[in-house]
Amino acid sequence: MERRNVGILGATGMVGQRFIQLLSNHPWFEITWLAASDRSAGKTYADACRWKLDTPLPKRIAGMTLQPNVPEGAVGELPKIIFAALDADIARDLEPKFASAGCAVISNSSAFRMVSDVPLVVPEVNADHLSLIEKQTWRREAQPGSHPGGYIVTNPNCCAIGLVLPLKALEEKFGIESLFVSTMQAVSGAGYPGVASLDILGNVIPFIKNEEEKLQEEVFKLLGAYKGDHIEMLEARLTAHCNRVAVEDGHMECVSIKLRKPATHEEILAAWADFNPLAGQHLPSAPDQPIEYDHAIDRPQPRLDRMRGKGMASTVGRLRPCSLLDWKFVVLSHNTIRGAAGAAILNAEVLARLGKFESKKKLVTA
Ligand SMILES: NC(=O)C1=CN([C@@H]2O[C@H](COP(=O)(O)OP(=O)(O)OC[C@H]3O[C@@H](n4cnc5c(N)ncnc54)[C@H](OP(=O)(O)O)[C@@H]3O)[C@@H](O)[C@H]2O)C=CC1
Ligand SMILES: N[C@@H](CC(=O)OP(=O)(O)O)C(=O)O
Repeated sequence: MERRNVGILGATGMVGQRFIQLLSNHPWFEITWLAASDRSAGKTYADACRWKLDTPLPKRIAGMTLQPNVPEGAVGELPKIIFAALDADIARDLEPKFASAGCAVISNSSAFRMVSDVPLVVPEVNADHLSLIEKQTWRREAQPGSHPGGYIVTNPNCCAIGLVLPLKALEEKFGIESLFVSTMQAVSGAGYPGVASLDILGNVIPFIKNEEEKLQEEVFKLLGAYKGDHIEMLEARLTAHCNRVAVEDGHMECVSIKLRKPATHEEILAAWADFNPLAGQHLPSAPDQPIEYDHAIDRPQPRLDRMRGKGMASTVGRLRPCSLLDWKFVVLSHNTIRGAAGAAILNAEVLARLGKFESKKKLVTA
């Protein structure tokens, strides 16, 4: 695969740091551009960022200068691939500017996830939805005369990503009628500095702004059907309770599910074990096994299981009958790797494999 230059918008935040960590030795992508807020522009990355990860800040990145966060401010060549890790309100303003400037914006934020012509993608689940980028008329019409060819691709909310992997395997085999989900979400999900230590230590906070709404709608778009110019949402019901817990990384979700067709314990485990739609594609960030089932009675656990599949697997356990719906189980996934930066990088790898970084002219006339 040809090596491509990439940029990171929101490079100093929790997700931005994960991008740097995961992209530093990436075989296909090379970081050549970094930006964050105006407060950081002009500083070296080392000066602007409070590095919070447990691997050293790469030397080359430490010395890079943060650029202005608009395409026209680029010193040197603006990369055609921009990974974006911005708060939704800021993303709503900045991401279209980069798409209009001809960049493929691979976004983490919720700003455009539910827009009808913007793909919301987990490659194992709905890579076919990526065809929506050909239909992103809003970006072509927004700024006539701007450099053509850019687009926005999004990955879902961190809880939706971990959950939708085991759900997709069940939807394919048995159909899903309704779901009850209760989350225990790590503090890194709130960015840095995030939740005050006095609020979270020894405590659980039963509220995360907009989280239940996002989980309830994104899952149905992810499991929906591509219809040429829009996604037909999956018809099912989901109710979510979202909670912040005193865990550093790793979101856990307790799930009860009603299926459309009866399924045995063995059939469900087989559906998860057989689920591997990206097998054979040799994508650098794809886990060997996207759903890892753990048979131990007390797993998964965030500290022990979040790094399975280099942080890209969804670990499932405790499958047992539910006295209210049909079955219940527990899901765990790493919120800043599979739930954010790793998810976006996997989306970019699929786009590279599909040739979607080459076909700028075709995109505009399609
Ligand atoms: N943390 C997680 O687990 C997940 C996060 N996300 C999403 O990813 C996005 C980033 O989250 P996270 O990294 O946690 O957030 P952080 O608060 O840790 O980081 C925010 C980043 O945005 C930059 N920024 C702030 N204001 C501006 C501005 N006006 N213009 C340009 N850049 C700006 C900051 O730069 P500076 O340092 O200069 O202030 C920083 O780089 C959010 O949309 C979040 O919802 C998605 C899934 C999971
Ligand atoms: N809100 C999530 C993280 C997040 O940023 O989600 P989203 O990408 O949907 O805004 C959490 O707190 O754990």
